[in-house]
Amino acid sequence: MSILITNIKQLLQVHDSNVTIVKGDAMKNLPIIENAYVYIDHDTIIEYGKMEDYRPIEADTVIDATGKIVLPSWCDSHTHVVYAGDRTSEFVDRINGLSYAEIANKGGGILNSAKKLQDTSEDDLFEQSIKRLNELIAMGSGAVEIKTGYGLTTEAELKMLRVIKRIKQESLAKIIPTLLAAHAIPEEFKSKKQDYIKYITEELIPQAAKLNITHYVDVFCEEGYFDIKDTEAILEAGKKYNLRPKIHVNQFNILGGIALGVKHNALSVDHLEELNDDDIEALKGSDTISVALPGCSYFISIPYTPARKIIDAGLPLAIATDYNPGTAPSGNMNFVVSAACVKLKLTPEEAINAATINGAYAMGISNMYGSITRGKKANLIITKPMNHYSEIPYAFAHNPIEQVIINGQLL
Ligand SMILES: N=CN[C@@H](CCC(=O)O)C(=O)O
Ligand SMILES: [Zn+2]
Repeated sequence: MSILITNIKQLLQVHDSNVTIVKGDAMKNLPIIENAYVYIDHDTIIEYGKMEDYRPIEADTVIDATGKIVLPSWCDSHTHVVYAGDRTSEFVDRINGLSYAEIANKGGGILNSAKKLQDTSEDDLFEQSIKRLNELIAMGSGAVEIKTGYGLTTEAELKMLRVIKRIKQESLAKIIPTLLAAHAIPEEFKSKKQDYIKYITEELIPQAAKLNITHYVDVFCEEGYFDIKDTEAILEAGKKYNLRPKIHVNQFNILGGIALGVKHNALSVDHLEELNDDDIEALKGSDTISVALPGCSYFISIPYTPARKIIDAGLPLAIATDYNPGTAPSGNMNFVVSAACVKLKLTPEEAINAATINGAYAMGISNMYGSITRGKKANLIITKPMNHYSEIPYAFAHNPIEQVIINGQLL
């Protein structure tokens, strides 16, 4: 099955050589070809160029993209798409004045989602989750990280991993599973947290690793959840099974989790709504990428990640949805790209870099995803007609997408 797209108004994120990350000032540069074509065969990008250089190519499907933009699919590197039910009542509680911490303290929050997930059958969980994922794909996401973390027991975490594995097998999208081994402390362990850490490190992680589904381990390093010492113990347990950290840090408080993540060669440190100069220094010279989640800041009214500080320090940044029932019940990367411009003060070029090539880097897949490069996977967005790609973030909450191609298939 081959697809030829011709007369593309602007073909974005075109790299002849295989770039895998863009950092600092380089994020301002979004390479484009005006009036372009792209040819894909099966699941691979084969050729592209200017229409003036185009020589007829036989293809099974030809799409005339006159007036439209084509770009790599969004790479959403931080989601919790697998969950049960919803938390609408907490949303209403928050409108009525309760904070995230107050809701969690009265049994809401992650514990609420864990209870729901434990009471949901594996098949039901799969059905609820794949439906959400398909909505994300229709909104332009072609590679999606999915975390566990709403299990809190080994049994429920393994159930989540099996559901993610099934999604990975059935979906055309690229799925990157992450074991969120330490997300919250269950009620029965409240006064004996060390016993729970022991349970995570000696039982949950070894059993989860045995399934061989994930290469990443995550911890919610935060006051009232897992402190630096706990986080380090969990990262070290993960390391024994070759699980690389991708961690939740600095969402509400600065505990030193960023330096800890860098010390353990984390692939990404995510959230960073709170950030100080020491955190920035710790990130310099590392292979760790920062991931901002503006949908979470929007939804629970917390500060936005100071993304300018990160990029202006020469560092790379990715943006992701954090799609979850508590702090970001939306998996719409188009909104995230817009919020990155409006609230994080990224230029459209920086935001598109953050949502494509850098998002792919934050999942460890940027050698095959996140740019229009010969040999990379054919995951593409074709927009509705527009004058310039800046209309994607400009027309916020509109759907800019007309068609998506995932793994070489037109959906
Ligand atoms: N902060 C930790 N985890 C999720 C929210 C979890 C929840 O409230 O269900 C997040 O990334 O925001
Ligand atoms: Zn999260």
